[in-house]
This record gives sequence, structure tokens and C-alpha cells, in this order.
Amino acid sequence: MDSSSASARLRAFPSVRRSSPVTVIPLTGQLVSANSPVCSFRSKTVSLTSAVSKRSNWKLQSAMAVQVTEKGKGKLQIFESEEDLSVSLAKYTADFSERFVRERGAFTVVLSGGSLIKSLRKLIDPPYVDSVNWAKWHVFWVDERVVAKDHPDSNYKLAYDGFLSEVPIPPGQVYCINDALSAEGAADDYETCLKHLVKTKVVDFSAASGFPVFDLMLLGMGPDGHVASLFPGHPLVNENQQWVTFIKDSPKPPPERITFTFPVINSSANIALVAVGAGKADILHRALGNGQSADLLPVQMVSPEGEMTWFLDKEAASKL
Ligand SMILES: O=C1O[C@H](COP(=O)(O)O)[C@@H](O)[C@H](O)[C@H]1O
Repeated sequence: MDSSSASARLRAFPSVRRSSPVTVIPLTGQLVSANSPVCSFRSKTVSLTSAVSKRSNWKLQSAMAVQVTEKGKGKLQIFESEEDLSVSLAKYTADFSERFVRERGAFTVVLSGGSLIKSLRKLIDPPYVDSVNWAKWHVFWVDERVVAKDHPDSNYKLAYDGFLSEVPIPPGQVYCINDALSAEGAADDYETCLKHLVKTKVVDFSAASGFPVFDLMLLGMGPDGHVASLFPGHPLVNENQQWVTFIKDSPKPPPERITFTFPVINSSANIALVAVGAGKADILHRALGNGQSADLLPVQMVSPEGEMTWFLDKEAASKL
């Protein structure tokens, strides 16, 4: 495949912005045990007793409570404020960038749309704006709305305006959808692009699973528990063959979207699941709290081969 057709219509980014230094506010840690899972943020402690936590172990880590899943790979971080969360998320992302650039000469990072982009804002402040090796970044979208790239609903536009336009990632390494195609065509095209990038070893691949392995996936979560464009009760949550698929009846507008499937999401080397604000509290209570439900929410189906870290602010975590 000619990558120029699939990896799409790319724009040159303006020069790097310089702005004021980040203030890092230290968080406090709390000892937690397997029998009594708790999360702490500053002086407040909340209990978590859930389907997830029942199969979990807990341990102490400075600055945050940590949940270890049955695979021993998941952890939960709750921050005093969204500001604290964004500081930590920037360091987490920059650290992975440094590690993967050192180890494999490239960093493949997958973005969501929505509120996540705002929480990445510290990456375009010092020190990261200068220290991150942006030339090695390859940027993908876990889902995209099938609209023009300059449309207000475009996840590409959101990321470009809020983040990508401020850093010198080579335009050819920013893989947005071909917005001239139908939803089905754009999904096919994006999957073809990913296959080309696996073949050329830009994107890692798991021979065991047969799916691409992204270095870091930065996922948001909707108030209904959707991730990417995989919505509760929609048959697409069970798609297990394709890498990228499409939806024409998204319950959240706009209706036409493309989305990575769960096998691709769950093949990731690292996933950050970011949820901020009181509007996410009820669904997090359902996903991580006491309630029992026959049907897993999409957010509960995120279970990567690699590491998973939750980034919550205290409002989002207020009902845990
Ligand atoms: O429609 C979408 O929504 C989710 C969640 O967005 P948020 O604003 O509630 O954080 C987002 O992760 C996804 O990429 C987007 O297309």
C-alpha cells in the first residue's frame, strides 16, 4: 500500500511554543492491603470493593494508591485535581516516549478525542516541549468521527488545535483518517495503513495475537462507559477479527465513526485510561464499585496484554 494514500492528509506544524514552567504538586500515599482496598488523595481516602477489586491486590506506592489486577498489571491513580492529573499524565507519557525511542527508535502513541486532549496540555509546556524527542513520535487515533478534518467534531482537529500544532512531530507521522471516504472506506483505509506500518516495523506486532502493539494508548471514557467508539450494548464490542471497524449508528453524535477494535486496544504495550470530572463518577462507580451487572461495560473490557494505569481526579473517583 502507498502509505500516502492511507496515512492521510497531513499538515505542517508551526514552531514550538514556550510557556511557563509546570508546578508539580506532590500527592500523598496511603498503605493499602489486599483485604481492604483503598485509594487516597491527599487527606481523603475512599474504599473500593468491586468485581475488579475482588480479584485484585493492593500495594503502597508513593503519591497514589495502586490497584494490581489479576494479571498484575493494572493500577489506579486518583489525583486531588485535574491539574495534578495533567502534570502526572505528561510525565508518564514523556517517560514512555523516552523509553521507547531509546529501545526501538520510535514511539507509537494512540490518542482518543474528548476531554483527554485537554489533560495532555502539560506536554506542550517546559520541560517536555523541549525534552521530548517529537521527531520520533507516530500519532494515531483510537477512534475518529467521519467528518472533515476541519469540522468541530473531528478528533484530529481537537488534537491538532490543542496539542499537535504546538510540537514538531513530522507531519507524515500523524495518521489521521482519509476524510474523503465513507465510514467503511475510512476504516479499511486506516487498517491498511496500520498493516503497512507493521510491515515496515514502525508499529510493533504480536505474532501470538496477530494484532498490532502500540507503545502507548491514551484512552478517555464517556459517561456511559464507552471507550473509543465502542458503546455499551453495541455489537461492535465483540468484533474480534478486524483491526479497525466503523459505526454508522453511534449513540453519541456524530453517528458515523471509525474505531479500533478491542483486540487492538488490548494488544497495547501500555494503556492510560483517563477520566475527569463528576460526570464520570456514576459510571466509574458501576465499573469499579460494588454493583453487579451481567453485561460488561466497554470500559470494563479494556484489559491490555501490557500495563494499564487509570488516571482519575477526585471528582471522577468521588463515588468509589
Ligand atoms: O466520542 C468520544 O467520546 C469519548 C469520551 O469523551 P469525553 O469527552 O467524555 O472524555 C472519547 O474518548 C472518544 O475518543 C470520542 O470519540
